Parts: sequence; C-alpha cells; structure tokens
Amino acid sequence: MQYIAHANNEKHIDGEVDALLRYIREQRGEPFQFNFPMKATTSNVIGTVLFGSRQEYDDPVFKRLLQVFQKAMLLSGQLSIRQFLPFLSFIPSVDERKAAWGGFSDILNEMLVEHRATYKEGTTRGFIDAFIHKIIENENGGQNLFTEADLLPSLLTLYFAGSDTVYLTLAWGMLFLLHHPAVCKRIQDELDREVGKSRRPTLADRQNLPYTTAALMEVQRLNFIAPISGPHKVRRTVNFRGYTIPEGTTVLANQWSIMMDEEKWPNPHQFDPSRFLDEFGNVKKNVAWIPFSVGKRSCPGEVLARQEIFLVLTAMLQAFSFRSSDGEALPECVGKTGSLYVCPDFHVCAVPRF
Ligand code: HEM
Repeated sequence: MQYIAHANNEKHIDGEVDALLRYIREQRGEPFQFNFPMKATTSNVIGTVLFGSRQEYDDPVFKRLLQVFQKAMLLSGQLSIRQFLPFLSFIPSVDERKAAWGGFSDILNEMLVEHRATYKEGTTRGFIDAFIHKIIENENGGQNLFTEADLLPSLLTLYFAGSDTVYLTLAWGMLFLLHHPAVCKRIQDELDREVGKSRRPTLADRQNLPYTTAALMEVQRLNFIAPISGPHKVRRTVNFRGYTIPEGTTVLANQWSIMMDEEKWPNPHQFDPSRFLDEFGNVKKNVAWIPFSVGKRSCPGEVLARQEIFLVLTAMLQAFSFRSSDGEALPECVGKTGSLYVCPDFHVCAVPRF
C-alpha cells in the first residue's frame, strides 16, 4: 500500500487531466454527460497506478471494462439488502450480479496476463510490477507473504475501491457547485488570484487555496459516498453503550451519522464550505470529518484520492465555466444508496474561461 501513497501520483494524474481537458474542450460548449469523463478519468488514474499506463477513452477494452464495472456496481447497490437478509441470495438477480463481477474480473485478468507478458525484472511500471518483484523476492527468500494467488484479487480490490469512489466524489462536487454558483465563483477567484491562468494548479498550491480545500472537504462531508462501512468482524466480545457484542459478530458502522452529527456540524444538511475555515480564513480541522474512516482498516488510498479530487476539480474550474444544460432540469443533490451513495447522471455545458 506504500506504493499507492508514494508513487508519482501527481505526474499520473496530470497526464490524465490533459486528456480530460481536451475531451471537455472538444465538446465546444455543447451539453455533454458529465459522469462519463469522470468515470474514464478516475479509472485511468487508478489504472495507471496499477499498470503504469492509461487507456484511450475510445479503446474497446477500456469501454467494455467501464460498462461491465458500472453494471456490477449498479447490481451490487440494488442488492445491498442481502447484507441484512442473506436468505434473499436465491433470487435470480444474484446470478446476474455474480456474472457482472465475473465479467469485470475476466477483463482485468486479460489485462494482467498481457501486462505480465512484458514484465522485466528491475523495471517498475506500476503496482503490479512492484507486487511481482515481491513475489519473486519472497520465493527466493522462502517466504510467501506475496503470492500469485493474491495478485488478481489485490488488483480487483484496488481498481474497484480506487475508481468509483473518486468518480462519485467528483460528480457530487460538480453537482453541488452547479447548485451553488457563488461557491464556484469564490473557488475560481481564489484560483485566479493564487495560481493565475498561465499554468495549471499543482499540489504545492493547496496550501494557498484554503477556500477551495474547504469546499472539497464539505463535498466529502455532505454527500459522503461511503455512508455505511464494509462489514467487519468483532475480534473479541465487547460492551458498547450497554450492548454486548459477541466475538465474531459482523458489524457495519454508520459513518454517515458522524458526518451529520448536529453537535459537530451546525445545520449539517446545509452545503457550507466556511464551516472548515477559521476566523483568519485558514483551513480548520474537525475530528468528526472521517470520509476515509479511521483506525487500522481506514482507507489506504486517502492520499491518492485527495490529490486526485483536488487536481481534477481545480483544473476543470480554472479552465472552464460550467453551467447546467439548457432544457434539462439539474437533478437535486439526492443520490441512491447502494454499496456507495450514487450521484445521478447529469449534463453540463463548459465554456473556456480564457
Ligand atoms: C474519495 C475517495 C475515497 C473514499 C471516500 C474512500 C473511503 C474509504 C472508506 C470509508 C474505507 C473503509 C471502509 C470500511 O470501513 O469498511 C475505505 C477502504 C479502502 N479503500 Fe478507500 N476511499 C476512497 C478512495 C480510495 C482509493 C483511490 C483507493 C485505492 C487506491 C482506495 C482503496 C481502499 C481499500 C483497498 C480499502 C480497504 C482497506 C481495508 O479493508 O483494510 N480507496 N475507503
């Protein structure tokens, strides 16, 4: 996981932002579906971290991967009730869901096989190569901490956990900004003042962009995309607020309730970036802000995700003025709860700012 946090993320993301801005420019101010380029961007960023290279938006394998992945995510969301009612497993749509995840796994496996065929000792194109180095190192040293059997599952987990999470955050971010043009303008003013127009925002600019940082934190708080944690098992019997939870019980944490706690967040349903700013306009931390969860099983992709959200949104806002599409009502900021809190699809028009 160290690889994810310390790889040359900014360079990977930057290359992908080039492709994204080009795609938006090619729409020439006409309405386009905003969700598609966000899915492509975030899938390509995690793909580059894993494989060391990106895929073109119109690459047939990439298109198939995105389609199968979206279907699997959609079906998983619809079936999340099975976590509480496992006897529903007999219903036919469970097979459909398995088939969709099987299809996703097959495509990534094909890509893995192709990638492995060009593996060279001493060269690290991405996470997969780093993993293979470890397999070889461990085999030579007689250990088996990293095995062949772990490679594909690790790849699937990281691709799944590292793409839709960031995509949804970016989509929610744009939807909030379209609903709150004054917040959008304040971000663009801050970008113009601190970064200018002759270069793109970089991670080094973050410290000079407190309002932008606060707005992104507020997006992650208000429409928290992982409201309920994944299932975790209690390792020993514990007493919690008067309840005894026996060892081995599966528990799911309601993380959403923490982000909506009225004692920690006055008017929690209001979109208000200024709640993250102190009286001097500096970013103010709040321990209840836990979009990446806490503890040993918190998100290992936090660093990458925060970098990606910042670089993609600021690059788009610096370069374009966004508005909702004529003739299409902008959806309300209300999503669908499945395995993630899903943002509705919507169209935008983007006009170059300079
Ligand atoms: C906005 C983006 C993201 C959000 C909000 C997010 C949120 C979370 C949360 C809340 C958890 C803990 C879930 C639980 O308690 O069961 C988690 C786990 C995880 N995340 Fe993320 N994540 C994001 C992006 C990423 C990225 C980019 C990656 C990969 C590069 C990633 C990889 C993982 C993995 C592998 C786990 C499981 C860790 C474990 O079980 O020990 N996530 N994430």
